Amino acid sequence: MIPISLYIHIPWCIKKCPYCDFNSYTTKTKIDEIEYINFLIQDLEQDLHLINHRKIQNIFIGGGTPSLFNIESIHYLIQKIKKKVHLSKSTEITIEANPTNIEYKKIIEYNKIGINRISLGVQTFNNVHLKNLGRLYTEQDIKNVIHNMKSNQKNINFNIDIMHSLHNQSYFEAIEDLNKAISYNPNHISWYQLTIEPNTLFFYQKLNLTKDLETEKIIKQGNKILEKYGYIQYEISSYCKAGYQCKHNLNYWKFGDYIGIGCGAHGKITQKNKKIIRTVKFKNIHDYIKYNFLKKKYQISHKDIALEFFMNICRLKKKINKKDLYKKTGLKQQEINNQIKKCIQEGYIKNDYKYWEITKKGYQFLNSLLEIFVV
Ligand SMILES: C[S@@+](CC[C@H](N)C(=O)[O-])C[C@H]1O[C@@H](n2cnc3c(N)ncnc32)[C@H](O)[C@@H]1O
Ligand SMILES: C[S@@+](CC[C@H](N)C(=O)[O-])C[C@H]1O[C@@H](n2cnc3c(N)ncnc32)[C@H](O)[C@@H]1O
Ligand code: SF4
Repeated sequence: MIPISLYIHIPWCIKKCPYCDFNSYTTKTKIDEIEYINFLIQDLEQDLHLINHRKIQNIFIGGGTPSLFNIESIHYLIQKIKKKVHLSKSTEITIEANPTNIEYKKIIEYNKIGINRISLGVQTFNNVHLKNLGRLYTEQDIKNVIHNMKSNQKNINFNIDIMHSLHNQSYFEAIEDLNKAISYNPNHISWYQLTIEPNTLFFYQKLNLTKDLETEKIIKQGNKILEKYGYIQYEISSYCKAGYQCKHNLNYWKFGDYIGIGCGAHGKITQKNKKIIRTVKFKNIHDYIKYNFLKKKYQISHKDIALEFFMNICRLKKKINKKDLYKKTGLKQQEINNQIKKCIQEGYIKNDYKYWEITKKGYQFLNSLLEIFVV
């Protein structure tokens, strides 16, 4: 069967960052943590019939800022989940945490309650840029949190999220951020180019963003540095030491299955007959509770499946095993023969007996490649 993971969304933040379009909000009347977790469990129970007793391979607790919740609450959440689904000792359980004073003490408690991967949302180490991004901590706070975390657990498995090409950020500042992240020796670094999303404050502001050519230079140099320090790029923005890919994200890009619970979470679950079901939960907490969590459930239509498969799998820096097409989508190779031929003609894909390989040109013109699969 296709591997399945569990995504849990905790939507609250102290303050909305001006670049963020994830489902997060700062309502003053936050509902009781335990009450929300009990809803999460009911939400999970409602989805369980879709997975038909399959084992959950990994869990990702994301947000929002899940690290705002008390340790006791997160412990309660994990205990409750363990009663509902089967987890093994090797199940990767990630939590997203911000590096502030609030997390300073909590960060050393996570491994005691079964969390074995921490994803720290650093964004930048530069105090001026932290301020511009609306972040509520300084470089010193980041240092304190990471030192505390590392001195309490030697082999802690953690990720650092960094963004580059920020407003008024120079080439040197972008590279300095990356070098600082590397100096803490995390197993994983997510290095994102800042994107300006509609519906965010940044979208309406006049920003001095990095020019495309400069961004290209930053990425080229950054890739060299990351490689030098043993980080393998396995996805457009994801780099890790050997064996430390984020299992949840990797599963997602391999077009694996996942249950999504919590406000605004989405899920994808393949049924025995190869039909692929998508679920979407209500974003707003009041609707989520009032209307029984689930906003929409629909089957991916036959004509969209190839596009969705390639949209995900093409993010990975890896050859595509042709057998995965049928395994993950139920599509036979002949059904996409014409599109593959076109991709080969355009020089986007190289074809060999067992694999399809995205070429340099294919990665460079990914949108054009994907358009070929739009029907
Ligand atoms: C949904 S956020 C949650 C993590 C946590 N609340 C935080 O702020 O660190 C996950 C990651 O997405 C990245 N991200 C969010 N908005 C982005 C944007 N507009 N452009 C690029 N990356 C973004 C950030 O690096 C962030 O750490
Ligand atoms: C952008 S990724 C960052 C991962 C991080 N770089 C790492 O390596 O652990 C995580 C974010 O994606 C979003 N996300 C992931 N899976 C989701 C799902 N099934 N439903 C809704 N949001 C999801 C959440 O906002 C979450 O904070
Ligand atoms: S970036 Fe993180 S802290 Fe900022 S609003 Fe988005 S989820 Fe919340």
